[in-house]
Amino acid sequence: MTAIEVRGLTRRYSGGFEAVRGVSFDVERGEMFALLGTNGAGKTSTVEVVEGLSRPAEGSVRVLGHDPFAERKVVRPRMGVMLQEGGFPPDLTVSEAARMWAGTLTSPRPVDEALSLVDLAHRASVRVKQLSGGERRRLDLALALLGKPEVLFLDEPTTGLDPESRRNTWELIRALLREGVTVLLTTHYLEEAQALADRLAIMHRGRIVAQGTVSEVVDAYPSRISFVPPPGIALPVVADAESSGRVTVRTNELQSTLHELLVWAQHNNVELSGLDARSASLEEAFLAIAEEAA
Ligand SMILES: Nc1ncnc2c1ncn2[C@@H]1O[C@H](COP(=O)(O)OP(=O)(O)OP(=O)(O)O)[C@@H](O)[C@H]1O
Repeated sequence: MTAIEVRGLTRRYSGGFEAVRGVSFDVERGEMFALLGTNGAGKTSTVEVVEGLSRPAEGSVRVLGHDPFAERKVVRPRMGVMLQEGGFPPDLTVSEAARMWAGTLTSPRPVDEALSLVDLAHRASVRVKQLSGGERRRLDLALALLGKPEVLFLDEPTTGLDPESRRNTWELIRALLREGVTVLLTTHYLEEAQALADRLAIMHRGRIVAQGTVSEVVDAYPSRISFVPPPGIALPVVADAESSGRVTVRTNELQSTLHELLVWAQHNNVELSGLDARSASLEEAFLAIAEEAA
């Protein structure tokens, strides 16, 4: 079932500037969809309309079958929104801030449970202003989860988190997805989108310029095989050489090119030192797409 349906969405700011121009995508229930793009591409402008904070100039948005702007009262209790800056009174303790937020919700989960989910239970009596940047980010996530949302909006959820906290947050998000929560993620961490997202869209100047699963987006870009061959040997494939002696072969047929190389190396008794073969990363595809679009 479709949880979020966006059709031909256009958003204009005063003065007529079109920040979002005819954007369409669907997010199925229990799926994570990542919205990626360079600064100013229109991600936040899009997400705000999906959250029901603003009405589209053109096009339509449905969340759980409802218009999130016109039927905000119905949809809002079923959403969880993690903002870029939570902005809680800094003198409240963590548990006071969470209790205050829970007080605005219809059927919140217990505050202790929400704090445990993000590994902040041991910081419950600490003032918000005394939290580290990463802990504050986790508090923002706990607050977004307090209302047991069916649709969760995550805006840069792991900024400032150390590697272990980032992994723990990823695990938590994966567990939420398994429970059927739908997630709309905006992030500049392409590795995060690659690790978590079922599908993604890349925006540029208000339009979607690439959309699909991670592999659908990445497969259009060449894979790379690199190694250090013995000096002076003629290779059976075209390769770019670096001054270090390492060469890189770019190919759209990774498996067959690698096979050809390995068979050649075996027959000629050549060692391909430091051999590395990989598909394009989402980051490489993103950079190429942004460059093409520009
Ligand atoms: N309130 C506003 N009034 C006028 N223009 C705005 C307003 N908010 C955003 N914009 C413009 O709309 C465009 C899209 O901005 P938006 O914040 O949606 O981009 P983004 O993809 O979220 O960027 P970032 O990655 O930097 O967060 C930008 O050119 C921005 O300057």
